[in-house]
Amino acid sequence: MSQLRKVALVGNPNAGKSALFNALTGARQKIANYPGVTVERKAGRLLLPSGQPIELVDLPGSYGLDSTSPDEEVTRKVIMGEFPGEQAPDALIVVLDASNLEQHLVFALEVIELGKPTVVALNMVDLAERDGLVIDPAALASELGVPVISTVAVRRRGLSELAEAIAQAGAREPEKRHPHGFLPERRLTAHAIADGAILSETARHRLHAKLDRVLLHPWIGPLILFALLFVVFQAVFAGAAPFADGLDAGVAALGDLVRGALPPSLIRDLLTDGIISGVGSVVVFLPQIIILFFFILAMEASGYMARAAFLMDRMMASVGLSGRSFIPLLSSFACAIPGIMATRSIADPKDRLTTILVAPLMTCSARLPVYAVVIAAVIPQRAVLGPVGLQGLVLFALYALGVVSAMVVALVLRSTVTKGAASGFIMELPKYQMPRLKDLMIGLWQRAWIFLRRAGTIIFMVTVVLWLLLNFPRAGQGESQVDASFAGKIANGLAVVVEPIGFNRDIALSLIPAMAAREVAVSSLATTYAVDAGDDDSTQAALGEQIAARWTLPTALAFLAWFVFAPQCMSTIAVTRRETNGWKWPVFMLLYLFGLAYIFAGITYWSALALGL
Ligand SMILES: Nc1nc2c(ncn2[C@@H]2O[C@H](COP(=O)(O)OP(=O)(O)OP(=O)(O)O)[C@@H](O)[C@H]2O)c(=O)[nH]1
Ligand SMILES: [Mg+2]
Repeated sequence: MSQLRKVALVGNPNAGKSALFNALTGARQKIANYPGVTVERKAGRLLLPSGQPIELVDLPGSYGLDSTSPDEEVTRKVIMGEFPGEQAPDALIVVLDASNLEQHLVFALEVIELGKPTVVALNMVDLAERDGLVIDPAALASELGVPVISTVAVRRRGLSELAEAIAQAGAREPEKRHPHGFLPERRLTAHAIADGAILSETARHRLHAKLDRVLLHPWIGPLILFALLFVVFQAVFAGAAPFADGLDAGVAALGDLVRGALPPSLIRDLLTDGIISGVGSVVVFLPQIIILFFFILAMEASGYMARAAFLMDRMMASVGLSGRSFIPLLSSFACAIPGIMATRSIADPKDRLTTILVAPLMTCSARLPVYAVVIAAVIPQRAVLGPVGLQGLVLFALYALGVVSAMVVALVLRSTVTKGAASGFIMELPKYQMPRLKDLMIGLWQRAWIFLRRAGTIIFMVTVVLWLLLNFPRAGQGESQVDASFAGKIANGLAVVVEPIGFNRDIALSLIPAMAAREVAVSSLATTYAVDAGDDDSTQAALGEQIAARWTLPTALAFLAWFVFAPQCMSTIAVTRRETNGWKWPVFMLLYLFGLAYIFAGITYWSALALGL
């Protein structure tokens, strides 16, 4: 088999490598406006102008070939041909941020010194122009001894020229003009080259500097961050309500339609009580998910996220972590899995391990349906202060509880099992950019798709299995179907364990399937209540109404507290095993999180009872 020619994209973090990779190959790799987004190698295929295909590899950003963190290690190994099972790339594309030329040239020089066929993509020339920088690519090319192509990855500018240059890079003999140097020399050279290539520069950084003075202000900054997050959670409830109600009505109508169209049978029950009630109860949270991600993606693209990391650095340092951990923890708001993967950009192994262990405490989007359904059922929808709603406030409090717990646990871990000094934090602050609507839409679409795919696969399957377990063996006359079923028997056994923390049998029943994914707790409850109600129309009510009628407030609050901590996600455990190379830490994670969940649910339940709620 003939191997494809291989070309790798290298450069400093946040230079736009993944954006170029996506533009050249049509892939949809995650890009975001902060350093350390890509942590793995990713390959795709690019057709050269001649029609010949090559393999293009996107790599994690790096500051030098003396790698310090696991993600930089990947870059070094791939470039040097030491990556297991992979031959060295035939050519390299060094991606430079034109608006940050001098700094990015330092690593570029080190890569060019390797003497491989190399092309430089002078990316983000639009940002450079915006800042009043005019750069001469020809001067840069003659200084570096390799072709330099100006590009704007996100507007697909310069792509065909770049492809042409890649096609020719392999044909030329590499020019070994640059002797091997050391870092200080490279810095001097980078300075001189940048000076020579920058034709004119006007000070238009002022607006951004002003913005940073406010947003990074020691106390105004955190206040703004806090206010912003507050708005996000209010919006999740208030903004989603009309859409969620519409979806709710749609699911109910679909159930009625099927119930009316089919004669009474087990198949009809499976469709209505199992699939439509179960999967439908999760799908209705799509609007909330979209609103949450709209804010997260806009904050990522604008460059604000990196500022938030900067702001949090001091707080993180006080618990023995660094601002470096902030981005992985923040990604965990979406899902702990990419969050844990993102820890690869943390150089210090103990810092990294601590971050992995606390990542599941950040409230992932799978918890949103669980929180939202219970809050909507038991917390009254009223304003507390002006437009501030109580429901949004409780949601915010649950997220805050997750963050505070993560900090406390990190502090405890850092002085016990992962003892060590906190490492320093250096992160470049990316340029502010206006988020582009199209990118936001694509990002939201991807998120919505992930959510719906989960509903259609894992949640669907677990729901069907649960429905079967709930319906067999069949109940006798006058006996409750749930009590008679296999699932009911298992739940009754488990109920003994969770009774002290205020959980009822239905909750016990939802906890085991929810190990597959947290949202399953919602679909399981919906299916259980639908089976329990049988064909009696008077008890066929939406899940929220069922919870409001059947649960006491202390039980509902204990359930919420449980979900702040409980490690109910198999995939997180699996990815922790992979990232820590063994079972020791995932088992530790499971035990400490279940322990905390049990204790906090219990405290919540008994305090609520004592308060007479
Ligand atoms: N204006 C402008 N923005 C760009 C350009 N190329 C990339 N970006 C933006 O710059 C940010 C960083 O892009 P990425 O492709 O994630 O950068 P990367 O080099 O892959 O970063 P790491 O994976 O962290 O190493 C994103 O917000 C992109 O939308 C460009 O040419 N012009
Ligand atoms: Mg990238």
